[in-house]
Amino acid sequence: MKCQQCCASKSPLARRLQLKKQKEAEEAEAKARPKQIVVTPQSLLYNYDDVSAMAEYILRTCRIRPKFGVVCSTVLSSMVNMIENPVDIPFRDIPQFPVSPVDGHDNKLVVGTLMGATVIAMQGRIHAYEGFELASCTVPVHVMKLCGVKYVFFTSAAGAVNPGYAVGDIMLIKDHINLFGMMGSSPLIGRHDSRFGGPCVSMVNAYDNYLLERGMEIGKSLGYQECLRTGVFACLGSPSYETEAEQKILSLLGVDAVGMSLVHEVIVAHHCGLRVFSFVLITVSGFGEDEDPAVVNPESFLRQQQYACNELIARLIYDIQNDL
Ligand SMILES: O=P(O)(O)O[C@@H]1C[C@H](O)[C@@H](CO)O1
Ligand code: HPA
Repeated sequence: MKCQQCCASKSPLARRLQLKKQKEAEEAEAKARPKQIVVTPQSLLYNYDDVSAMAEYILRTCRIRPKFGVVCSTVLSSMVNMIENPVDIPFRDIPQFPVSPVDGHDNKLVVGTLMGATVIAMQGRIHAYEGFELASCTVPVHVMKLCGVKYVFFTSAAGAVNPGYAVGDIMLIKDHINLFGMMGSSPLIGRHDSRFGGPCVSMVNAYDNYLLERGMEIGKSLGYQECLRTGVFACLGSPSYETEAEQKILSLLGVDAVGMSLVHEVIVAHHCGLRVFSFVLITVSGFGEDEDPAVVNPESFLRQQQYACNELIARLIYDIQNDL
């Protein structure tokens, strides 16, 4: 009020100059204010249209509508050799699809049929420890969804935390501890697209109970009962393997085996309504032993167990496909 009175008494030129000064002061203040850096949330890194474009490219290339998706661990990539009439689609050919920079990772999809069912398998996956965002690690799951997949099987190599486990054991996953999520990191963070799922997701039955039971029955019927386990899995973020002290903590938390992938993929798959079956092959049992986890051993025994894993996948797909 006071100001209005004093300004009213000034000439129009004085008022204009005062307004100019005020504007300059406001601009200077805005410039000096620290910028708020808005990071793109995970959920927006690949929008629905991006994922649709990837799925369309795959469907156009292979001319098959896959019902089953399989994510092959690096140590279980031989699984794709079971696929009949395979069409190979390198990740780099799919628009915006992430490509692993790690030597020895296969970086391709193989689409075809297995036991009479249509399948899409990832030979090699994208890991967070390679420097990727979790949304990049999991976008293949959304792509599978838009390709028409209903069931997805996740596999991984793992280190044993449970002292009762041995190298070569196959652990069917009944639950996980989401260490990334507990630290506030998830591919679902950010605005959700309801075509993939809601804002939050219940993890009840994420590891589909029916598939878990069928997997166990099939494993036993194939004669693998001695090496079959069901347990709790956790994914570590870093490429460094767990130390002995970390193994002890993980054991106290109730973890049976650890790897460097899978958990976030399962979350995204369950969120978008896919039925999930997951298992890991124990490649190292280092509990308290002087063992180097980076060395996968012993080779020939693991090859036998890789065959067992492939058989398990093939039989479960056959049973679901034929409603057995
Ligand atoms: O595809 P996965 O996750 O099984 O790949 C392997 C196992 C570890 O996660 C990582 C290091 O060996 O690669
Ligand atoms: N620890 C963590 N991740 C792994 C291991 C391990 O021993 N083996 C394969 N992935």
